[in-house]
Amino acid sequence: MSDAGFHIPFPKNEPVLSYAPGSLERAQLKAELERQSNTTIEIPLIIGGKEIYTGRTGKIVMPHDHGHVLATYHKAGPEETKMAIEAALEAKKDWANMSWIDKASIFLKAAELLSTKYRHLVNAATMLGQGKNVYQAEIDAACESIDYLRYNPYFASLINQWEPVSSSDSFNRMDYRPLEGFVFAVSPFNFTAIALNLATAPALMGNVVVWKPASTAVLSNYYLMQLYKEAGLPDGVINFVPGSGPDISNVVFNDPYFAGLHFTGSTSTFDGFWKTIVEHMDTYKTYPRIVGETGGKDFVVAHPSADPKALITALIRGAFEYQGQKCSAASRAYIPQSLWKEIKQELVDQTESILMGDVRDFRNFVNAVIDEAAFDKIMGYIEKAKNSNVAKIIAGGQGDKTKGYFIRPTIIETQDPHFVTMEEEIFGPVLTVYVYEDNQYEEILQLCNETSPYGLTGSIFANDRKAINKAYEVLRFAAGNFYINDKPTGAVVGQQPFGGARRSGTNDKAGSPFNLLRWISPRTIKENFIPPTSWTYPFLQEE
Ligand SMILES: NC(=O)c1ccc[n+]([C@@H]2O[C@H](COP(=O)([O-])OP(=O)(O)OC[C@H]3O[C@@H](n4cnc5c(N)ncnc54)[C@H](O)[C@@H]3O)[C@@H](O)[C@H]2O)c1
Ligand SMILES: N[C@@H](CCC=O)C(=O)O
Repeated sequence: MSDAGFHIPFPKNEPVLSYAPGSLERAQLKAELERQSNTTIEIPLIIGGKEIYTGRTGKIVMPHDHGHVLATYHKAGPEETKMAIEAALEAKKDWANMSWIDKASIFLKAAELLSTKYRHLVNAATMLGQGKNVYQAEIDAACESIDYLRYNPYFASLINQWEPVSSSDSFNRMDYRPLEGFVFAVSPFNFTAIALNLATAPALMGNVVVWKPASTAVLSNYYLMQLYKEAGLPDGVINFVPGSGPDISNVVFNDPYFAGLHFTGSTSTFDGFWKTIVEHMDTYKTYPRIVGETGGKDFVVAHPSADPKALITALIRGAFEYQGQKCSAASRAYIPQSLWKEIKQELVDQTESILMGDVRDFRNFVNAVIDEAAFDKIMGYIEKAKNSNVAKIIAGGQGDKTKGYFIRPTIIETQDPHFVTMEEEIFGPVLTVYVYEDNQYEEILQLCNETSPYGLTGSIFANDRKAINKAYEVLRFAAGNFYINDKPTGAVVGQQPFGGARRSGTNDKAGSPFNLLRWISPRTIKENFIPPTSWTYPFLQEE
């Protein structure tokens, strides 16, 4: 049922708490960090509301102290995945027919619970399990999650209000049906909020979900399941199945009721999914919706008129916040010679002064990268720069995985605009700078546009309006989120709908009505008040 006419007011973004010394929230969060650090919990699958312990387990450790186990989680296999699909389809019988206002109310309640009772629990789990500092956890696990939970019901109300034209003899209306089947949500490790949105956005639109979280994010993601339950989400609407990706996806992609994929993660994983779905197309009852937000190689282009201090700050925050593990992270910068002379030393000095360490010490701006595979991959790129004669490391470059997966924020200066670290996604604290002649600004914009296969985020720094407009024009398809005099990270729900095209995904803009539209399959209903009783046309009659 559409329940058109009911309106949800435009929400406000959740305020970001400061955690300043002496604040209540700081004391409460510190206590929660202490509590979680001194407990090891066991995390089951949650299928149809039931906790399932398979006995096949994995461990959640602290990235900054990988000997410290925070939780043991149970893994789903093919059998449990089938159970999750069955539980979802069973739950769908009621959920799909429930008024959208009731569904919205559940998620709005979840927003309030996350803003209050669950805030420190989910923030602390994100800090300890995913290696975020307090600010990075707060803007993600608390604020962005709450914003999704408040804005999506508002966007759903906009969609549900739209009705077609009716006339005096017929009544036309829309039935905003969910997809026929279930949605498979597959989430990345790096944003608790993204994991939340991938499962809840389709659910809000009446769908049921089989959700596979990333193994390294299972701790915070499990607490989200508790949040949904307390908010009143019926059992089986979202089913939580951590485990080995292929074990789960092989069952899902072979199921006739697979109706949609809501994915965020790497381009290569998404490519593999898309190909498998195409191979199984004959199996499905309906064409599945495929929504995927993937990798990036995000740029900062500076014009000679740029503000030097603002540029340095944007490079440091854009490249090194959360250890560069954001799809939006600044990872290649094009800087004019004149400006480079002015900022280079300051950029290096500020980068070297960054404190790194345990997330529980709030002075640390950077922490550890997520796991050993990430550490090795990132250090591999740093090694390539060390061994190159067209690239030089000017800051950082050191890594140590003895206790935690620590990599110093690293800046590479290269003379080759196609050096490997200018083109490939590294997903770590590594920024590569290419310095250009001041009079080559337009050529550099072209080079930037053509250098990488991705099209996610990018920034232009300039005070000259013509230079800004030129970048706006040349880089039109280079970024789905384009920033003027700002870092390329930190999109806020309701303010900068997020996503990119090219090899960065389907650009369905998380946190917007565009995304929600992918999770409905509308039915148009015409009711004729006075049906005709003769099939002839007037012109068939004789003069
Ligand atoms: N564009 C965006 O909005 C956005 C946002 C966040 C992260 N990302 C991207 O995500 C990547 C980092 O996240 P990640 O390391 O978690 O990505 P990933 O692709 O390794 O994993 C993403 C999810 O897919 C699962 N997975 C991987 N292979 C699978 C398989 N064969 N079958 C089933 N599931 C499988 C993983 O377990 C995880 O849950 C980066 O490339 C980053 O740019 C993009
Ligand atoms: N939405 C986040 C990026 C998410 C990807 O990892 C940002 O805008 O920085």
